[in-house]
Amino acid sequence: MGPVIESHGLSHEYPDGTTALRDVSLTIEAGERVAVIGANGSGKSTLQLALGGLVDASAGTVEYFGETTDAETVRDRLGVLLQDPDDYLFNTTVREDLEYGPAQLGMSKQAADRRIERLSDRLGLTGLLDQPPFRLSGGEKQRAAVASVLTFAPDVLLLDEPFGAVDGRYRERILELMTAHDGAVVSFTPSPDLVPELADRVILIGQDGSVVADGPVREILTDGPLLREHGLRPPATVRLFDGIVDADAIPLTVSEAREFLVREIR
Ligand SMILES: Nc1ncnc2c1ncn2[C@@H]1O[C@H](COP(=O)(O)OP(=O)(O)OP(=O)(O)O)[C@@H](O)[C@H]1O
Repeated sequence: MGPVIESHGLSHEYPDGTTALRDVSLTIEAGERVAVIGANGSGKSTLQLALGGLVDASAGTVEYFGETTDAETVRDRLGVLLQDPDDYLFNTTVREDLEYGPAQLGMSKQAADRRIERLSDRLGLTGLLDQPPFRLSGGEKQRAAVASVLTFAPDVLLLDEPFGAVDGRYRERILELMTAHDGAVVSFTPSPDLVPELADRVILIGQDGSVVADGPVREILTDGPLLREHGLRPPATVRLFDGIVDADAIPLTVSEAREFLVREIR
């Protein structure tokens, strides 16, 4: 299938002189699940915008599907969820916001309605579809924004902090939707705790905006000194088991930790 996104030497400086990205070269393969982690201000959102073709990086290139460097020509294949859900929700009702993507793609009304109904059901939006988006709570807005990027089944999802304001039940629903998604899923987050559930590979961005590590989830998330050096805290289970069991046996999720304890105690 080949890469869906490939960046070469991506650097970005904002007009006020702030350097947000430094020489970022990375490849995202079709269907891959990747988490981009880094401290506040490390450049994750800037990288997301540059990969999504919404910011023109000062230097470097981004190639899509091995075909083009023009994001606009593949816009219907990229699902870009920005950090602020208000950026999506601009129509009179939530339903109209969810209809927008499929309509842009020329999807039939019937197919769009089916997708919207299913996503609304999963994300608890059914009773909110006729509400004006500005009336929704923070978590409801975020769930509506997640639904809006999933309505058109993009080949690549670029999700900036998709869980921020969302409660536990809907975090699980969003994780399920992301797991079931056929295309590549790239999540950008400053908190490693959910990463083992949403990715197989981690790209760590340092505070200077460069890639400092790129590898399997276990290798990077069990490296406490590396994470701390770059302003992050290891996941709770890693903090709990670190130094007690070998690095390659440390549970990365609560369910893995539970299985481990049940095994050891019985
Ligand atoms: N429009 C802008 N103009 C100037 N500097 C900016 C702008 N947007 C972001 N920055 C700066 O660029 C750097 C990277 O910001 P960015 O938002 O990409 O970081 P981030 O890793 O997403 O942070 P967070 O985890 O807090 O969301 C920061 O130093 C930030 O202050």
